Amino acid sequence: MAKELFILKDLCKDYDNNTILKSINLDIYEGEFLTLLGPSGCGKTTILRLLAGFEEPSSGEIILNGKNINSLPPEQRAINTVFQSYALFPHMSVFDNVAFGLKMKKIPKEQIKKEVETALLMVKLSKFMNKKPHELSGGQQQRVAIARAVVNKPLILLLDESLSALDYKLRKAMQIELKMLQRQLGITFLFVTHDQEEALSMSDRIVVMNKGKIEQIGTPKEIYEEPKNLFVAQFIGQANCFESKVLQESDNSVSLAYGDKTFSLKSKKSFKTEYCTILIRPEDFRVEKNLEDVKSNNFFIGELENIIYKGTTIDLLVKLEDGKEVIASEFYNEDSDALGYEVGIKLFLYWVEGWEVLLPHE
Ligand SMILES: Nc1ncnc2c1ncn2[C@@H]1O[C@H](COP(=O)(O)OP(=O)(O)OP(=O)(O)O)[C@@H](O)[C@H]1O
Repeated sequence: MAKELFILKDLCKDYDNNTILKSINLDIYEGEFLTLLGPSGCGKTTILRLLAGFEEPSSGEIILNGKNINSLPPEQRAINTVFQSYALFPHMSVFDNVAFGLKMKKIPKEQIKKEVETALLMVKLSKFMNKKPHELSGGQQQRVAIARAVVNKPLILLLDESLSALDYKLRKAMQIELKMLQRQLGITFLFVTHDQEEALSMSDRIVVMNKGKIEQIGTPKEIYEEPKNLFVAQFIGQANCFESKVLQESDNSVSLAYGDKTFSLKSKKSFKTEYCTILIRPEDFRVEKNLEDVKSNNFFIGELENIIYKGTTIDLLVKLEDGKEVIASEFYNEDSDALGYEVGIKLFLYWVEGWEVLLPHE
């Protein structure tokens, strides 16, 4: 069982009467890659600043290894931050950038040399130790920033949008590298991003935030496959949403009306509400041209409006009989080519029962 390193308890932060964080409750485990994900302005950076000690909470507690550290100064927290701009010293070599913190601590020269060399070896930059930051690529500069942080042996590394300045290809490569580095170092990483794909591919757990509150905490799979509410469902990936009326429910099934259609679905949720959203991811729709090929009673009929080619997949934009537009996504291969999708044709969309997510309205 993972041990908590930090516990954030009812953490609140106000700036000039504006509530920025509302009662944040979050455990951060030792050695995990945890990501704060949410739209711009939802309070992600504020959480990092509180953890690092640059700000004090308005109320609530930050507990580190069992002790309240609300007022502990930043330099006593064993927390390091890697900022988006990396904040490297431009006039110093890679070696001196990494050595800086250790020199400030007056550690003996020989030990500094050993530790910096180990850190640079880890981030595969040994060959570059005498270069200046401007002679390095964005990805290499990021690795210097990480080496500079890990050489201090922090309990946690805070990474604020640290990949967003890189181009797409380098960002993808750095995502894998950063994740591998985290595994190898065994240090807890708290990563901030508003890029859902980045969060899904890198994290052990994701904290989805909105307007200063936590909407859901879970593994990438849980967040994607079992979103707790519409905000999470729509923020992470695409989602087709059908507002339905709850007709009847029993212990393990529910019958829902969407327009003139009635869907009977298995569900262990208890519906105390009148309405419920049926959520179907684009890739969970099966698309057929003929009714006899539809393998479920739960289906929609629509007209193909647009085909968007995406390389490995194609998105089919379908207008349903009631005018609602939905997206079904299919792998692009010779078979789908052979199906001969053409704008204007009639399509049947069904889904495998159980793949839908039911979100009762609160
Ligand atoms: N020092 C401050 N004084 C007043 N308001 C602030 C201060 N710092 C942040 N805020 C406000 O707090 C809110 C949350 O900011 P924060 O930087 O934590 O968001 P974020 O989720 O990290 O956003 P982004 O993804 O854009 O960086 C914003 O509305 C911001 O304007």
